[in-house]
Amino acid sequence: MDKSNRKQDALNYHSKGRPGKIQVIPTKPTNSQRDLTMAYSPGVAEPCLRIAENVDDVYKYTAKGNLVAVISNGTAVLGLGNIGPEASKPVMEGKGLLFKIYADIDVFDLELNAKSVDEFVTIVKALEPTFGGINLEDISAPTCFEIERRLKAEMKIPVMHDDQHGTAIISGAALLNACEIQGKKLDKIKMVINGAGAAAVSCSKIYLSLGVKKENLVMFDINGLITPNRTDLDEMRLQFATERKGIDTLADAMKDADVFIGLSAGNVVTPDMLRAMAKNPIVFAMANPEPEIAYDLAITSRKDIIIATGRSDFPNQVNNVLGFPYIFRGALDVRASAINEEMKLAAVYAIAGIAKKPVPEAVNLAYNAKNLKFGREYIIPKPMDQRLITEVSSAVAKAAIASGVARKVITDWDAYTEELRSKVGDDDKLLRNITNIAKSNPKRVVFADADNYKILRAAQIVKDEGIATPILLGDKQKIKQIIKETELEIGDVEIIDPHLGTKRSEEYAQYYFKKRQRRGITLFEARQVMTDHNYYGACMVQFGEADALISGLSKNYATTVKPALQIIGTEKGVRRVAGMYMMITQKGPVFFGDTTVNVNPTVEELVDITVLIERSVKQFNINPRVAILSYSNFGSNEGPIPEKTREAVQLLHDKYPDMIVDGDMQANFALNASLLADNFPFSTLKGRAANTLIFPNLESGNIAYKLLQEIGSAEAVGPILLGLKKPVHVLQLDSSVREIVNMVTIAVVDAQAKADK
Ligand SMILES: NC(=O)C1=CN([C@@H]2O[C@H](COP(=O)(O)OP(=O)(O)OC[C@H]3O[C@@H](n4cnc5c(N)ncnc54)[C@H](OP(=O)(O)O)[C@@H]3O)[C@@H](O)[C@H]2O)C=CC1
Ligand SMILES: CC(=O)C(=O)O
Ligand SMILES: [Mg+2]
Repeated sequence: MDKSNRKQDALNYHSKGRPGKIQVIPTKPTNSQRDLTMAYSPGVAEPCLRIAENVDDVYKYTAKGNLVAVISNGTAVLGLGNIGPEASKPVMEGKGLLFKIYADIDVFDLELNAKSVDEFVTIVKALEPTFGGINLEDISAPTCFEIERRLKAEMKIPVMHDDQHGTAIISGAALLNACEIQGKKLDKIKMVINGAGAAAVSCSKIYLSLGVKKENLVMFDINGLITPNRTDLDEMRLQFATERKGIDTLADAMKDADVFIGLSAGNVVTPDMLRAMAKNPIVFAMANPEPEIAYDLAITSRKDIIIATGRSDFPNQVNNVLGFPYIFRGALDVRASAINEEMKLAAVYAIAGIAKKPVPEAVNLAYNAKNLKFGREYIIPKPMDQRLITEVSSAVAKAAIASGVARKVITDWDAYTEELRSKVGDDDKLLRNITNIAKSNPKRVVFADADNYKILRAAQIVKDEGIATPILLGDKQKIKQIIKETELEIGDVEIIDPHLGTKRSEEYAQYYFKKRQRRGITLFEARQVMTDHNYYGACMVQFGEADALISGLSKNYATTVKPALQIIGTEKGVRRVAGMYMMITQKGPVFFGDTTVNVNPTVEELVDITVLIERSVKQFNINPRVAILSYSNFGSNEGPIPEKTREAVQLLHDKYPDMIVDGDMQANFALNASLLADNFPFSTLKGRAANTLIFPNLESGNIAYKLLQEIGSAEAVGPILLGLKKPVHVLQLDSSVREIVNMVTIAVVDAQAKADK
């Protein structure tokens, strides 16, 4: 993708809708006057008094125990320098987002107008009652050292400067593994460190703890070698001062060195320097966004190298996101008073250990990799590896207990592991997983209405991301004009204009004529019909020229579905198609059907719809738990709708005994497991909430999903058209680019499933 589009995308991402990336969501009911009496005055006085009597009860009655402050003064923001506290806020919000999605930790980001140590320390210390932990971020050296030292000494909650210790922990783990692969011993390796700032000093300290000898380590800053005679350096850096004969420059130091650690600036290392290193060298070029030497350049410089960078677009990403969510998770869960050396080393070994174990298929899928295996290109785990939370947080918590800083003890580690796993349940990652499934086997997707900016933008995104190969239907000139005017970089892509006729038009027309000649269609009309994009696109899919069709942005639903039904037809045994929405809610995904096609289904049609939807949910690797909805619960009301749904459930139980399905049922019982279990313990949903809701008719389904989308803040992915022999998916009028990308992704997964049949 071109840079200007990427930049604009990033700006849009932050500004669209509610500006920024985070919000505060109440965790208790707030619906009634009674709720509010408890949430605030007078009810709130009770927990206040309990905490006043016993201050530790603050963990029992408030969010403190799961709340981390991400605090910066904006003096060293990523590699962007001293850009000020306001400009650091997107990074701090981003960090909050990562804490949440990777470890379910809540974050308040605090950007302080405080440059001096005293001012900064005074403010942060005063925040202790609010937070369970303090993550210092992007504070320049050497101030960061003194700030952290004082806060650690003066506060009773864990304080960690992530740029120092997060980087140290991750690169320490990577170093252990890289040495193992390269056959090097830590106490023998000669190491060159470029950079002498927050990250470099802290990394060097952890390397010494791991066995590296101080006498084998040389460090440089922007002014050259750190030597004892330098008068411009503080104590933190001077502890790494060396005097070595024959070493003045970085190039001198690199000769015969085993390991290079870059925490300085981009492109300061040359291929010649790498070639001068010892056999099987290890190079961690961690400066952001440009590493000390580009990944590609490094691997072409010599074959025996292990190279890691801070970037996500190359193998071996050394990134502190592998650490901070899980380190704080473990520390909070045992109410640790600090994050000490024992806990950091436990994290190092846990992270290093994960990389040596077989890689779960979900991780291969997430990175579009076939077979990730411990070796030169996989020395540390990938950020999306869910084993990080279970293994790193447990290791940190155990180390906190063993080293005496825990104020709460965990005894049942299996239960704790299960609890950790539940914090990153698969559900909220559904869209990401579906995208990964799509990327594992991209398909050719034809877009019926391509002379439209949103379609073209979506086509570019799915192409860039490796989800699909787009084929565009429309006026070539117009499409090219839009691409030019909007500076899209869509590259080589097939554009077909059905109006002009193509070498397939006649064949498609003949096919259509054959199918419809006894339904009043003449050959002349069939030829006319083939200038319509939806008909032409459906024929492309039918004839295998494309794997899926995306249509419908500008036409109504029925007009768009008709060509697909006439040309492609329904799957064997399927009498009617149906429409489903995947609703991404704060409680996880819930599938809704039928929301788009069948106005008033009969009992048999309701059964068909349920079967189609249940099968489709399985395609997304989710076990469907289906509720057939009504305004009645298990016979509590009479009337055509409860009776219809009851009959459908009976038929489903008889014909599909393995299907988890129940009803008739009201929506709140379907979605609330304890409500259902307390009142209807016999339900075949067996104590779990439904994740698939079948509506008795189109109006209830359609109204429900639109309400949820509008006032329930759920993201609606769909409508996913079910029951066709080949994949055709219809966009809602005026879909957004994101919605189109989601539909294409679903279409690709659908095409994969249909190809496997
Ligand atoms: N991959 C990761 O996970 C992380 C990467 N980093 C990266 O590490 C780098 C340093 O970050 P941080 O320690 O927080 O920042 P600091 O500002 O604290 O330190 C930067 C250090 O690099 C030195 N330096 C700058 N340019 C050069 C150069 N050309 N040659 C040698 N030394 C140089 C500076 O020297 P002087 O003191 O003389 O100015 C200083 O010692 C950044 O690029 C950052 O993006 C940081 C944290 C995590
Ligand atoms: C990764 C990180 O924390 C930094 O570059 O500052
Ligand atoms: Mg940082």
